[in-house]
Amino acid sequence: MKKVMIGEHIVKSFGEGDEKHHVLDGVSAYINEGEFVAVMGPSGSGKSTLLFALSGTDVVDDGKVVFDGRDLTTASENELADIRRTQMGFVFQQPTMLNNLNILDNIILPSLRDNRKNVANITAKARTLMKRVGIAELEKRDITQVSGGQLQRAGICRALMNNPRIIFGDEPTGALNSTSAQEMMDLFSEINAEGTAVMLVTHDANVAARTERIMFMRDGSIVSELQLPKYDGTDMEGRIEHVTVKMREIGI
Ligand SMILES: Nc1ncnc2c1ncn2[C@@H]1O[C@H](COP(=O)(O)OP(=O)(O)OP(=O)(O)O)[C@@H](O)[C@H]1O
Repeated sequence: MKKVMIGEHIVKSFGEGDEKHHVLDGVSAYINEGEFVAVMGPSGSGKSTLLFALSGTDVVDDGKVVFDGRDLTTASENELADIRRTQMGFVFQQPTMLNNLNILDNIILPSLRDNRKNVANITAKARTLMKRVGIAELEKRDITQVSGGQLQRAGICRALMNNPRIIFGDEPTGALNSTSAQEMMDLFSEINAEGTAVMLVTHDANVAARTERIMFMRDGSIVSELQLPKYDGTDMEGRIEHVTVKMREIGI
């Protein structure tokens, strides 16, 4: 199977001298084309740092990060920014949206940077996505006038605007109630079923159980993996049980 993302022996530390903290300790990880993966592990084990390293958001100290055949560790800042903006999508626990723009404008803003002349098409695409995720009627609302779940859906729309090869989510359901979280996971499953690879960092067994491969981290290393069949809407209880057994096994 073709790998869209490969990290080889990634080393990342923060701080200097006695204060130096090795967070990623030579981690190797990959994501197949169209794969749905999760990263779990105790707080501070390096999950988010791995996500930022693989997505070229953070510079690594050592190792290689190859996206679609391109080594991101040798790319210029501009190239990296281009790749992130045009081929990757990001969804965080708290969407980073601008207060002075309405929901629609927040969704289209990053795409306008690439193509200012195409406002009509970009807006039409955003509206199609908003309709799809059930927030079509909220386009004029301020970001403070919608619920957390609705704002996350807007974040998904923004992440999908450029038809990314891969979506990275850092605790994307972490601030949502269980119904909104489930709806969000339905969306990720749909997006993945259309061929987009998805990598989610999560503490939640219900979220991880939706994916097909879970990497478990501890102290800056991947210590174990769990493979699950692609989610087809059935046996959620069995999947969650597999995940929780594994979590217990490695002491999360
Ligand atoms: N920018 C930074 N500067 C200094 N230390 C950092 C920085 N980012 C992360 N760290 C440290 O690196 C370690 C790993 O952080 P990371 O956020 O990757 O862990 P995590 O597994 O995602 O944790 P959590 O589940 O709590 O979000 C932590 O000890 C954290 O304090």
